[in-house]
Amino acid sequence: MTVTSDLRITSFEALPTPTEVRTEQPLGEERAALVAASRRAAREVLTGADDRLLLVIGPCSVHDPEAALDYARRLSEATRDMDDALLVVMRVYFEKPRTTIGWKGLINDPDIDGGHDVRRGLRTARTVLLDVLSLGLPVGCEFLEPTSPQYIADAVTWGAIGARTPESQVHRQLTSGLSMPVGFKNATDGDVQVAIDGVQASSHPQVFFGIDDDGRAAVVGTTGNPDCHIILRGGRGGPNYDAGSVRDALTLLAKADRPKRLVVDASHGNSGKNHVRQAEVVREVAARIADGDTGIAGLMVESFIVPGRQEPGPRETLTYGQSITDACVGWDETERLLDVLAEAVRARRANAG
Ligand SMILES: O=C[C@H](O)[C@H](O)COP(=O)(O)O
Ligand SMILES: C=C(OP(=O)(O)O)C(=O)O
Repeated sequence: MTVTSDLRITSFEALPTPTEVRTEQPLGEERAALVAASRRAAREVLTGADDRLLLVIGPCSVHDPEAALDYARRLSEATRDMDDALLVVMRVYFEKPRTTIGWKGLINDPDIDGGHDVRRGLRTARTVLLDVLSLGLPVGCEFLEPTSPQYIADAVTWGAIGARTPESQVHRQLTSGLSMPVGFKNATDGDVQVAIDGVQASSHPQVFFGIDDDGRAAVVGTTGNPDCHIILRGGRGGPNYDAGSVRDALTLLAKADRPKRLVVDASHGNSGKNHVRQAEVVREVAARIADGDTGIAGLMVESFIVPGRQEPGPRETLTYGQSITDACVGWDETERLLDVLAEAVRARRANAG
């Protein structure tokens, strides 16, 4: 018999089921209440019913759970008196989309050594999520693998569809069934319309292939997700956080009959992945908010303990608290930016009222 299938498959390794993982590491009532309340708050900020700024801030990727928690403690402490102005959601990103190849995140390769112990990666990721929530901080993630949300999404307040996938039907279908607000990034070439199309498609009921809580292949039916928005992250042609680009994007949203509100990503194509430039972008956006801009509902910042980035490698060789993916603003600068943003929102409120 001529073999025609699995010619390029090297292994299949069964994963625990979503139910098994969630039962081993339960969310618990207190954390569930935080997730539910912060999702509600994010929805209200995104629609403008709440005049705060949604601030999605944290490392580009989590590679060291201890450093991620160290960061979470600092963030929770530093923003304690800012919840009148900022709805802070920590970036706790475990799945990294790559331009070509590279480390794909803690779930895919927790030891950063090509060992790909995904079973452990999943459990470690869930532990980090629960630990961050236990500090009282809501969490934001990018959803990349179409089946990973079954394992972790109960703990997530806000989700992102990254710049390499806003046009992907698989990700739009997935988003239509997610329980939290989700941001679609503009594409890497700068196209904003694909993100708006993603928001539209995800707001509709969908039927697609997935897995159920017992890990069985299943036909999944969804209600559609009404809580989606776009994220301007710049693109190959340059940044798109400037007032003109934001105005253009808001016009496209209005044409699509969507609320004129969006999130700006200060990193990626808006900073050229330069963390010093990223801080300047945050300050420029803050100045516009202070001047009364109401189109910007949220801001994304890549921030960690040590500024910049380093090449990935075995954990013992790495600088503690520094990104192994994109360059991040360091902690001292982050504290200054938090103050600037909170003051900007307060100024906007004072001028409006
Ligand atoms: O956020 C991280 C990166 O920008 C994204 O994953 C792509 O990275 P790469 O171009 O280094 O692969
Ligand atoms: C990968 C990311 O960004 P983008 O999709 O904009 O490149 C990210 O936010 O981690």
